[in-house]
Amino acid sequence: MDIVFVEGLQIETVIGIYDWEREIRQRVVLDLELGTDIKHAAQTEEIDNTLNYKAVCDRLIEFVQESEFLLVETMAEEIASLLMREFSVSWLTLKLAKPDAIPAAAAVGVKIERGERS
Ligand SMILES: Nc1nc2c(c(=O)[nH]1)N=C([C@H](O)[C@@H](O)CO)CN2
Repeated sequence: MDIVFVEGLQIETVIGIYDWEREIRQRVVLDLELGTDIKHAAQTEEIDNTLNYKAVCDRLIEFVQESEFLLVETMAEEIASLLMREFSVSWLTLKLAKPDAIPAAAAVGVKIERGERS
C-alpha cells in the first residue's frame, strides 16, 4: 500500500467545550496519511488516477471551517468518515491538534487510525 499524505493543514474553526471557545475561532492542524495505490498514476501521469491531495485539502478546509464541534474526538471521527465516504479511502491515519488550547503545551489533540490497511 502506498500513502498520499498531508502535513500541517491549518484551519480556523469553532471548537471546544467551554463557553469562551464558542465565541472565537481557533486553529486546528491536521496531519493525514491516506492509503492508496500510486502505480497507475505513476504510469499514466493522470491526476484522475490518484488521490488528489489538493481536492482533499479543499474539501477539508470547507468542512472544518463550517463545523462547530465540541470535542476533537468528534471532529476527527467525522473527518475520517468524510474521507472514506467521499474519496473512497479504505485506510487512514489522522492527527488532529489544537496548538493554541493549552498555553503550556505545544499542542493537544488526538490521533486515530481507521479502515483496513491492505
Ligand atoms: N480529550 C479531550 N480533552 C479535552 C478536549 C477535547 O476535545 N478532547 N477539549 C477541551 C477544551 O475544549 C480545551 O481544548 C480548551 O481548554 C479540554 N479537554
